[in-house]
Amino acid sequence: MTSADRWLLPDGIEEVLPPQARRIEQLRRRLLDQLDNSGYDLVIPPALEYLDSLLTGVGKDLDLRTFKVTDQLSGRLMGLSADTTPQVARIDAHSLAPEGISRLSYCRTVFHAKASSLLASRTPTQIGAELYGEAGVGADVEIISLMLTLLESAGVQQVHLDLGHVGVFRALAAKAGISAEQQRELFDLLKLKCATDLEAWAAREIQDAALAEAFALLIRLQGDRQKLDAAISRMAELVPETSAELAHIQQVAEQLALRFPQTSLYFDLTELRGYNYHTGLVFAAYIPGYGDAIAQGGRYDETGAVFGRARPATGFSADLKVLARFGTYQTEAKQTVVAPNDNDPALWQLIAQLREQGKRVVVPLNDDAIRADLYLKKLDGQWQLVEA
Ligand SMILES: N[C@@H](Cc1c[nH]c[nH+]1)C(=O)O
Repeated sequence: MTSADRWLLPDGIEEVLPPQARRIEQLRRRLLDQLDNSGYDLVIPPALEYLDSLLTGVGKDLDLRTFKVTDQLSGRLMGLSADTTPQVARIDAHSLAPEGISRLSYCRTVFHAKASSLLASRTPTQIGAELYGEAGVGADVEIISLMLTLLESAGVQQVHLDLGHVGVFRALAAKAGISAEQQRELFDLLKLKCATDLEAWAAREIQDAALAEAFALLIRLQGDRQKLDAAISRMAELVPETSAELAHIQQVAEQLALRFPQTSLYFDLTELRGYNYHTGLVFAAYIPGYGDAIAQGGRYDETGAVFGRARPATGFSADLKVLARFGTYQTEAKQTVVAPNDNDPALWQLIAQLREQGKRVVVPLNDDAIRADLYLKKLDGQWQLVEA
């Protein structure tokens, strides 16, 4: 290793320097306050756990994304948390196990053995909220509203919200009785969003004409929600098992449109989210100039079951560092007070007081080139603040 190599950081792992680190920290405080003010209690799940507990019921994607290490104490395999949501589901189901509804929030670093995209960090600072115990439209509207409010608070503009529903895909798959292998193929085709390939797949793999049409129609169910009424009615007609899901997504969209008239709302029934734990309504917020979702989430009603308590669940997450990069929120400006290097206790008391009040007070050392906005000076026997 040359001395230059010693400074090399692994791909997708970055250090955050001033002033960006301060910006991120200020945003973290602001958003956590918002979550607290909205009734969400902060939890801090462990960064490292036994792999079995970490990956129970979460599917392959998260397994591939998890860094694994051996615990020298027990010899067991442990994993670094790659997503806080399943851990919070366990906290709700097992550690807290409350009656009725619970609202929980979090903000901490997660670790990705494999980045979620070319753009993404492998150590995102995941901030989010999860709501348990309510299956109705109201819970989805609350969580998405909270997500949009947080984006607004971070100064993220021109947000475009995509709404999807994993239940529609699941209803079609169940009715057609397709194999896990076929589901995977279909998942990949839907991700590519190529209509002709999907139609060819449906014609080849699905015997029933109505179901084949329904599969092919999935890809047309993306775009401006007002223009999709006809396609949605057709889907419900072809496969009546999807009508409750389609009505759910429409009701959520109607309420959000009233609350957030400035946010563009789209439907995208091909959006099935990366992690396999989602079971119902899913959503993602996008902005111009960033190819990934800036915040995303959805319903995952079955995750708690593996911890002994199935609960309706919905939530969202975002990477705080990405929000800080794209948000135009203002950070609080601070004046720097320069104090002399003097051991007078009255001076030290005043310095402590000023710092307590939130002022930045620096006592320069020999070669310091600190730029002062104010000085602490002794005038008429009293320490006083004077303009630089
Ligand atoms: N944790 C999920 C989003 C989510 C939160 N709650 C439910 N889904 C993600 O990072 O994609």
